[in-house]
Amino acid sequence: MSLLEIRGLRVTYGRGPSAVPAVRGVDLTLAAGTTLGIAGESGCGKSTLALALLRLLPSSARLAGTVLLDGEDVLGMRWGRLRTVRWAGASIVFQGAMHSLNAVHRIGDQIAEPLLVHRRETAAGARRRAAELLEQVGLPASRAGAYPHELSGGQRQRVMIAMALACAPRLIVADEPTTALDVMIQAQILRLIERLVAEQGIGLVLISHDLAVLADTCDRLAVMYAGRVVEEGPARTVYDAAAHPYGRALSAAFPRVGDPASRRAPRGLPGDPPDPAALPDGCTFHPRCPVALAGCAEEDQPLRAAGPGAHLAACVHVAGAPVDGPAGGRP
Ligand SMILES: Nc1ncnc2c1ncn2[C@@H]1O[C@H](COP(=O)(O)OP(=O)(O)OP(=O)(O)O)[C@@H](O)[C@H]1O
Repeated sequence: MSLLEIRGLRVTYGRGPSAVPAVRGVDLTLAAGTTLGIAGESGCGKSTLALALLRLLPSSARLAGTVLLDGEDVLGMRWGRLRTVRWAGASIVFQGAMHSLNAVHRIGDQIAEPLLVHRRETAAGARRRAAELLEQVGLPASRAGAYPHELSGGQRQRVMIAMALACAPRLIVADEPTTALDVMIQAQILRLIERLVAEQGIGLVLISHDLAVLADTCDRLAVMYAGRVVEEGPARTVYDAAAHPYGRALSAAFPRVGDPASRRAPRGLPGDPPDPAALPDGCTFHPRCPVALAGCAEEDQPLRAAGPGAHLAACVHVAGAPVDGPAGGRP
């Protein structure tokens, strides 16, 4: 059984003609101890997908489909169970830790709190565990007495990771966890997340607009466009040899290590992603697609087999057989 199975997930904000279909039928699978990256331009639905996994969306959002965490349906779960699952089963790390941490509480107390509430640890036990967690994320235990404003951005993001780890979750969802940080600290935090995932067998869903970061960090990579996954496969394959024209354009937009030409001229993608409230007919990428055919304006494509390692892409130029359901279940 997979750690996480997302099937036919749809999220729509609002109702009526102005409804925004932010996620439009996403199927993804994640095995324990592996990492899945989710990439795509701003507004393609990455954060909505992340929040939907733990049912953290605002009340204007309507959800359909299935999210199974260790076989348990998160979308149908009762509130009491959901509260426990949010800490002990899965936890989320957002960008901008300053906004997520409570400014008036010491960080040691903030890390200890879920242990008191969800694990019913004693005060002394929770303090001890908070100190251990700080050391695991590379901060001295003596920093437990500090307030968030006394830490740097990178240190605060480490505290967020310590909090996410506190109840030993099986899954961590990290939404742009390093975006607000400088490049050196970004690399340190990503290596820290990678190490913890490997050591503790945690499943990681890592969301970023930066395909290069995801290709470096993740086992598999899904590329979203206008609320759908248009390409999915082994991370390096999707980055180096994307099969979908949008995947190729996204990948070309990032400079490559060891390729000075790409550093000088990373290519942008002309045009903007479509307004989700007024999506074009057919393939939603066709108005920007350099290889669109006449039929692309009429017919959308399912994900098709694009290569080994369950590499899939939803494009008319991909000759493989259409697949339904998540790629992870396939040989
Ligand atoms: N609370 C909301 N109410 C209405 N529409 C929303 C809401 N939150 C997001 N949206 C819309 O849903 C779509 C997907 O947004 P989402 O934030 O999931 O994209 P994203 O890929 O994470 O973007 P970014 O990289 O900028 O964070 C966008 O069109 C956005 O405007």
